[in-house]
Amino acid sequence: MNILSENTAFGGMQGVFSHDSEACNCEMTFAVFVPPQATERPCPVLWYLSGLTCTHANVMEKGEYRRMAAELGLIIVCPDTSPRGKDVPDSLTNWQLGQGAGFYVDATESPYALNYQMETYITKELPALIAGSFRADMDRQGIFGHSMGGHGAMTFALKYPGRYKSCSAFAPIVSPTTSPWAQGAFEKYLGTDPDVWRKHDACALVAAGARFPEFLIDQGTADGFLEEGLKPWLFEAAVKDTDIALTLRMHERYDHSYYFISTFMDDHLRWHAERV
Ligand SMILES: N[C@@H](CCC(=O)N[C@@H](CSC=O)C(=O)NCC(=O)O)C(=O)O
Repeated sequence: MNILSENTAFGGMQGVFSHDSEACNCEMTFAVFVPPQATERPCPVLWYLSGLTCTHANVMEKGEYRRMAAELGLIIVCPDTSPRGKDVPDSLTNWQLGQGAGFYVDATESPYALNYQMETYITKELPALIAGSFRADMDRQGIFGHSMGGHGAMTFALKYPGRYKSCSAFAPIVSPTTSPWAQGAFEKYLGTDPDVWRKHDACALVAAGARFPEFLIDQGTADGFLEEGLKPWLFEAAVKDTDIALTLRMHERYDHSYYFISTFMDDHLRWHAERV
């Protein structure tokens, strides 16, 4: 693991690191905030999965999580959203496919399968690296994310029972199989079998019996992507009549940006701290 930067913040450390990823067959970059409590004891780990077009840096620079994470003693891990590099397949015309748009799935289709193994990367390879490199309590993990990253967080919570103790999302893509935002990438990464797609769709996973105790979702009503790509009411319908608890908060005037995310970041960190 290479240290790209380390800066003291709120008594802890905000770092950016890179490593050769076996899963993604390329060098991957990620950010980690380590709170001051880690000098005394292992700390819970909160995974933040970013949205389309993001790297590790968007939330690190605009998410405003450090003050509260330091207060609550949370390690915050912010991975990249896809494999990167000149040899990694990309799309020059579609921002919802290729680099910056990994959708947190393991691609099976050529030419993407060689590098686009984001599910394995986030759920296996990177946790092992974090466990070995930081004072992390891996028995106390939570996961959250934004938009495409909200989809990643919710599907991982549902697919890996017992792994995460808490899950929340900002403006998540709750039904990628029916969202024009995700369909193009799903076809390129996963092929055309709808049964395969449904394994990466929070609504479809719940319909198939997957369970997670409770979700927090924040959504802005002025989000330009609300009707087209997000539709949180589909998840509300999916969990109705199940034992899954959903707190869905609609916020007047908020859009899809990091101004929205940073406004509610403290709430999400407290939500996780109470559950991990
Ligand atoms: N390029 C797009 C807008 C892309 C965008 O809004 N990306 C969001 C995530 S969208 C869902 O996954 C984001 O987080 N952007 C980074 C940021 O720092 O705001 C367009 O032109 O419409």
